[in-house]
Amino acid sequence: AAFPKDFLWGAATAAYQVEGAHNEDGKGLSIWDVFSHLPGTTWQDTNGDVAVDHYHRMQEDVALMAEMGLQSYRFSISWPRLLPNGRGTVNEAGVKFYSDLIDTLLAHNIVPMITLYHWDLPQALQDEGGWEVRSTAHAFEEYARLCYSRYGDRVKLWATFNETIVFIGHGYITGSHPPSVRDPARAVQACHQVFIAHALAVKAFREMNVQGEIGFVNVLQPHTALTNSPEDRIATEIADAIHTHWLYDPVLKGHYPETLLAQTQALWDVPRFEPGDDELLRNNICDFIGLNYYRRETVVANPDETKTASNHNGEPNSGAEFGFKDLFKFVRNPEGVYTDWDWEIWPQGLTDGIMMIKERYGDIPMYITENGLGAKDPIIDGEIIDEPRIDYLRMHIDAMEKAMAQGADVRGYYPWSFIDLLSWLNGYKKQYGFVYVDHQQNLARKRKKSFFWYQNVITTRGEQR
Ligand SMILES: C[C@@]1(C(=O)O)OC[C@H]2O[C@@H](O)[C@H](O)[C@@H](O)[C@H]2O1
Repeated sequence: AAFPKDFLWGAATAAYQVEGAHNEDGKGLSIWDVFSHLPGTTWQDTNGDVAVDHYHRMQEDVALMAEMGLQSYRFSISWPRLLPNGRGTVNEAGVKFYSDLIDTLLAHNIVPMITLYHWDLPQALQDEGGWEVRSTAHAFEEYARLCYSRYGDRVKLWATFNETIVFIGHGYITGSHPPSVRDPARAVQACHQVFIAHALAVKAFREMNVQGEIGFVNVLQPHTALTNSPEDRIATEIADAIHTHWLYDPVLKGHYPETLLAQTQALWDVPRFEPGDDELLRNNICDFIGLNYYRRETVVANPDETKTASNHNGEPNSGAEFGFKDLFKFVRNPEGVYTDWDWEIWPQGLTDGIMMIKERYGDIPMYITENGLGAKDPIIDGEIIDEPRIDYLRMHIDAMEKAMAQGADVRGYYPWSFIDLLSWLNGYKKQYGFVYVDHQQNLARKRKKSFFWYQNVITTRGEQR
């Protein structure tokens, strides 16, 4: 059946992964500009210096979005492009890039959805302590206020952070993302500062009376116990508490899950609250939640050492999860079908995940802000025949429709990604886009088979898929 008339058929990207121009027109360096140049941090030493050069090809790319019939485009703003030092002096050339992008989108009737933070913290703020210090949360509020003042007249959909579990989890637990710390206690405190930064930005949004909605984007990751044993079922509950409740409760309920909070404070004396933090969290609930769904994880008890996943061909698995010794770890599901990067293809998990969020948080408006297949796409006679991606997306549109039929208020769908782009640790080999980028032909764009398939899905409002 067709989706509601006002349902938004979109696609997503992120600044560091598409823009390039990493030090052009006054832009400051982000922690990823610095980290990706350290030897051995990324697959084949790839980095975002050029990425797919969206900064210089924005008009061409938006014309392709319009040709596809995109109704909405989710992108992130590079904080150091606007505030090279993280706060203070504004780089007007940077402000203009996004203003032109927004005007071009609106001229093509494409609704912009902005993500303020998609992992690219200004290096200047990292040098002061990054997410571990409160001053970064205050700098984030200043950055958010700048964006609201410059773009709030034209942009109605805003999200503060993308996938905190990933940039905090890999930044402070596995160490595979910057700042390469391996200390769960510091991770919990940094995560708390991010929640405070979010609350300050929501408060500012309301005070400045920005016309629109503001939300938060999290990984949506339902968990299945491998066996019915008490150990595996308890491990699965712990995985839900850490991966879901800890990340969602503060922004949808306005407080941490009590039991886990008591445990982390008893164990590590974190998160440490400052006076007023409770009220900040309680009084700044999201208007919507953004859900990034790729896979479910199958859980077992984890009495032995934690294993940081890398995929079967030994490549770093940038989305790979981490276990916690004595608590839980993720394993392959014997019945599972997996991608080349060992992510289970399990569309039912999208239906189950949406209903899990509705069950725990009530009737919160939702956007599927990411969903896609990371793969090495087949090229046949010069055409990119990415049938596996079409199958993956079709099954997940079906799964989303099932959840909507059960009463979930899903308002839009943003496949990751509009265009092949830099995958943080996996370079350019792991493709997600509707549009191919030819790295042997000066980054020339080429429409994949899925480009035309999705164009028809949008034209028929999901009727044909
Ligand atoms: C780790 C990985 C991947 O490369 O597969 O997961 C899926 C997708 O999630 C997004 O939030 C990241 O910005 C994007 O780069 C992708 O990152």
